[in-house]
Amino acid sequence: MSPWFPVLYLVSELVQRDDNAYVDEYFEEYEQSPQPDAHPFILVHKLSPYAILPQQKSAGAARFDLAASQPCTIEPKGQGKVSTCLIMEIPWGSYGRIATRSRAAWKLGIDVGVGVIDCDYRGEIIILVFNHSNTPVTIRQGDCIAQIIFENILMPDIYEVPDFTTTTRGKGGFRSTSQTPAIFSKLLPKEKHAVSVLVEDTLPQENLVEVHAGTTSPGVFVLRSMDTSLETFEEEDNLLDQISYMTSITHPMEKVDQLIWDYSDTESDMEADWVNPFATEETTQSSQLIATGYEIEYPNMRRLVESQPDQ
Ligand SMILES: O=c1ccn([C@H]2C[C@H](O)[C@@H](COP(=O)(O)OP(=O)(O)OP(=O)(O)O)O2)c(=O)[nH]1
Repeated sequence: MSPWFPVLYLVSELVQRDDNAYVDEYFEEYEQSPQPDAHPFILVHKLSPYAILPQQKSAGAARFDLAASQPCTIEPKGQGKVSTCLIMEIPWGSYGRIATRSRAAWKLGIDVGVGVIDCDYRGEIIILVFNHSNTPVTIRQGDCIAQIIFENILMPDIYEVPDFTTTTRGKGGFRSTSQTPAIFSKLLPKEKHAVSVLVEDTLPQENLVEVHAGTTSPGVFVLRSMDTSLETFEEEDNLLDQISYMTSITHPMEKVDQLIWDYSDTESDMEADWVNPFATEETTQSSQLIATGYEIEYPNMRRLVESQPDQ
């Protein structure tokens, strides 16, 4: 046997134990339940013996019938909440949509409203019923007055964008040419951008920023200075801290000898918090562009850039 065998075995054990440490309660429960990859399932809990499990009346039916667990009457042109006494645990990434049954709509003149059952909802499922007829509608216990359809959904990240990609169908009627920098119209929502920070002790010359931007790789933004954004991004403090940190590790202090961050004439505590790791009091250089090695997703980048004056 190889003399390394016991060592390898030990490492393997440690990794395994480490993995287990990260399994939280939810996943333990999840793994104990029926196979997640197998046929989908809905866990249903009855709050009353009068509750009736959702029933699929034929193998190909999209719907499962939902029954009232208690009798009730809906007044003409009125609305009512019909109790099902059911709680459902719907799989993550899907939801239940309660819909009207055509028979109930046609025969009784009732309609079901709202009907979105979230997968994280653990309350009783209620059927909101509207009576469009001119006579009272009596619902008996056990009447299947609605249906529920389980549907997969997207759970996307939402990004606000100033413009969209063009399509053959679209007419471009929603394009905005407001003060938005032209670069934004070319960005994809998830695109990330390298950040360069222009550190300076005075306001830059108008063309200085453009010159610097032009010499950096495409997509690199130049923040005119960090101090202006600090005022408007209170909630983004940690983002700016991260940029500051990334700047410090991208450019160790000894390699940069001519740089100033002069916040001596400002009153803001927040600005004073931002410590430029390269500042030297002896130097007379007024500004320097630093590639931070930090990437920002489009929405944050947009907000940061738009917070700069004279963009
Ligand atoms: O016809 C319905 C509609 C909703 N619900 C339950 C399930 C759903 O997950 C929850 C919340 O519904 P919704 O999001 O439509 O209500 P809301 O008024 O937006 O309240 P909330 O802020 O709690 O989401 O209420 C029903 O039982 N029946």
